[in-house]
Formats: sequence, C-alpha cells, structure tokens
Amino acid sequence: MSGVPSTPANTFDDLCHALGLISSSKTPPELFERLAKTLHKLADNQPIALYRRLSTGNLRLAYCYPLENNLAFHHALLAIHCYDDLAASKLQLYELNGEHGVWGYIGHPPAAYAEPDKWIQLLIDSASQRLRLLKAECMVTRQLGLKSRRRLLYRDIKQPTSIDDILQHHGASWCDIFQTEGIALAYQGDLHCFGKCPSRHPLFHQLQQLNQHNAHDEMTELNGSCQGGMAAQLRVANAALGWLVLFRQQPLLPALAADTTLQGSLSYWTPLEASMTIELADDLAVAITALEVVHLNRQLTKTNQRLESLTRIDPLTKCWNRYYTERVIEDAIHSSVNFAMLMFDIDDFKNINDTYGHATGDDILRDMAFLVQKTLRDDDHFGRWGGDEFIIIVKRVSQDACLQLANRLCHNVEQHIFSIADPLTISIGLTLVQPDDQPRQLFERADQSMYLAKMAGKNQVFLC
Ligand SMILES: Nc1nc2c(ncn2[C@@H]2O[C@H](COP(=O)(O)OP(=O)(O)OP(=O)(O)O)[C@@H](O)[C@H]2O)c(=O)[nH]1
Repeated sequence: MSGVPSTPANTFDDLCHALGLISSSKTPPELFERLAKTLHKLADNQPIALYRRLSTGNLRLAYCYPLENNLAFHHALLAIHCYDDLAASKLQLYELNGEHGVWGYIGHPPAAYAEPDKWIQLLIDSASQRLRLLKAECMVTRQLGLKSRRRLLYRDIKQPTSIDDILQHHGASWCDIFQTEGIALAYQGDLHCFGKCPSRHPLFHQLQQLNQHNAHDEMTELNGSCQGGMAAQLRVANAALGWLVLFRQQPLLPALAADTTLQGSLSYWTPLEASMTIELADDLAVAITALEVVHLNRQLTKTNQRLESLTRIDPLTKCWNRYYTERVIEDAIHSSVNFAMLMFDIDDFKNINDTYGHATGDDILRDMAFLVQKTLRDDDHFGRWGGDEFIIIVKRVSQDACLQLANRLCHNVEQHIFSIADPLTISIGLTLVQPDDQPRQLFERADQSMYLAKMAGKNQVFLC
C-alpha cells in the first residue's frame, strides 16, 4: 500500500490510535503517559524516561514508564542530572520541543524494531505540538484567573484597606497566575513587596533609571541583579504613579541562560504575559488611586470634625466655649423651657497668675473645669465665658435645687486640693429665666448676682 509505512498492520493501527490519543490528551501528565506507553511498546518494552530541562540547564526526571519494574534502572535514571550524564548513559535520546526550544528529552535503552525513527519522530512531534497547545490553554486559564482576581480587587477597594493589605490578599494568586516568585509595588517612594524579590537598593536604583529613561514605556524587562523582573507602569489618566514589578527566575530560552554573555539580553516574559501584566498594573493604578481618595476623604472628615469641635469647645478647659454657650442659651430661651443660669468666677485669680505664673494659672483653670464638670449632670451645660469666668445652664429645676447645686459647687471647690498651696474659692451669681427674658437681661442679672457675691466677701452664692 503506497504511502503507508512498512510497519506490521496491527502496529500501524496501534500507532494511528496512539497518535490520536496523544493529540487529544487533556493535560501534560496524560500526554506523557500516552507517549511513554506507545514508545515503550515500540522500543521493545524498554522503560521510557522523560526529562525536563530546567532554567539552569540541568535535567530532572519528570516521568518514566513503567514505574513498577526494574528499580535499578530507575536509580540509574535518577542519577542523570544534566545533558552530559544523559549522553554518557547510552540511552537512545529524542528531543521534546517546547515553544522556546528544547523542553526536555525522552530516553530509553537501545531497542531493536522495524523503521522506528519516522514513527517515533512523528509521535514526538505530535506530542510537542499538543504540549504547546496545552500550554496555550493554560495561558487562557491564567487570563481568566486574572479577570476574576480583578473583580475581587475592585470589591476590596470599596472597604478601608492599604497597598500592603492588597498585596497580602492577592499576592499568592497573582504569583500563581503569572508563575512568578515575587511581586513588588513601587509607589510614592515606598516599595511594597510580596514573595521573593531582589534586595531593595538595586531595585529602587533600576526603577529610578526607568523613570528617567523609560518613562513612556508601558513595560520593561529589568536586568543585572533584578534580571527576570518585568516592570509595568502604574498610570492613571496619563499620570505615572509608580511601578508594578513581577519577578521570575526562568528565562524563556533556558538553554541559552548558561552563556553569561547572553544573559543580559534574554527575555523572561512572553508578549501575552507582558500585556496581562499591563492589565494588572492598570487595575492596581485605579485601585491605589481609589484608596488614596478614600484615605483623603477620611482625613477630610476628621479635619472637619476637628474644626467643628473647635467652633464649640474651649481648647484650654475642653468645656463648651462662649460662642456655643450663647447658642445654647438662645435656644433655651426660644424653647420656653424653665432654666437657671449660674455664672461663677475664681476668686483672686489674678494673684494666682502673679504668684505662680500663667502656666500654673492655666492648670488651675483646667482642674477647675474638670472638678465642676464632675459635679454636674450630663444634661447640664457648662461653658467657659472667658478668662476665669464660667457659665452653667441647668434646665427644669426649682430655685431651691439651683441654690443647693451652687452651694455644693462652692463647697467642693473650697475642699478640693489644687496644685498650689493657697486655698481656692469661687463666687457664684445665680438667676432663673423670667418670662420675656432676652439673653442680655439674663446675663446682666447673673453678672450682677456674681458681683454682689464678690462684694459680700467671695466664696458664696448670690441670687437675683
Ligand atoms: N492663666 C490664665 N489666666 C487668665 C486666662 N484668662 C484670663 N486670665 C487672667 O485671669 C485673671 C482674672 O482676674 P479677675 O477675674 O479680673 O480678677 P480676680 O483676681 O479673679 O479677682 P476677683 O474676680 O475680684 O476675685 C486676670 O489676671 C487674667 O489675666 C487664661 O486663659 N489663663
């Protein structure tokens, strides 16, 4: 029959079947198993070994068939670590080609069979093609993986988080998707790393160089001590924010890596991987900008809260300030609620300042405010009117209750041990809101009462 190899008929059918199986293998291990089984049969039932070529140029036994018999032979296979060992082993060798040159070798002890070469070469070529296809499929899976991580990344940035949190959360998956050992993110002079990355100093140095010379490149492969690194710019609306760098140890053409003169020009990344990295860098740039906006918003809210409190709180004593106290009094008058105003002033406070200094005077004002606040109820209003004068607004209480409170305050202050040797006292002017009162009349009465308390000898309460 013309065009049909002169192989025994049953072997020819078997081989066609085996070719079909190899070409339809779903995973690399399945492919190796089918290839090895077929070769085993063809090679007179000799054991078949499959070696993968590492980035170092060394070999590693990746598969052998059959596994169960001839242990001594397997030991001999395991002793092979490089091509020279393999060549010296006298195994019959075939190259298995990957997408970037020799992927590995197939070896078996010499065997006698009819016209094997064409068939064996055909089987191995088919296996190589299938392997390339499986790898391409794997790349598609990686792209899909990247897409699903992207969704998670966008979900993450809706919550308060940081660049380090993002790296911790997604780093392992990104390493898996990109088949990298480490990830670095350079942003605003900081370097955030995940996994195995080169030391900071040379990496910073190279990124600085990139900023100067490669600022317009979307991605660049690093060299020197950072070789294997692929840097993609983090950009938002044409503004460069920093760099995303992925690190890999194996160049695309591992066979050439042993040649030191070539090392600097070897590529570690396929164009497809480069464009996936750019996609990830774009996502990260958006995520980081979003984080920045969230962070700034939080700061702004805090600043606003602080400003808001500054408009209401007296910075020295931390009680309400005069502006807010005035508003509270106006509101109380307009709400027609029954309330009393207590205005008090520390007796002879000028002497304290003069004797102990202004700083001690400030301490006394703070202590006084703390002491008075402790004596009051939560819904009483206590504010600093200015200098050593304070105002208390007490709602819904009788005149007697107000007098009791004022006297208790005088007593508590007199009994309290302040930071100075001299005893401290206060004088209190008390007044209750009258129908048709305006704030001014209320203040005048309270002030008048306090004046009378001072005139009567201080450390007492007066009611007008
Ligand atoms: N340390 C300090 N002193 C202040 C502050 N504000 C005002 N003063 C001082 O408080 C003193 C108030 O004195 P006055 O209330 O006028 O007089 P006094 O010595 O208390 O005498 P009487 O009120 O009659 O008992 C003045 O010496 C002010 O300079 C402040 O924030 N800190």
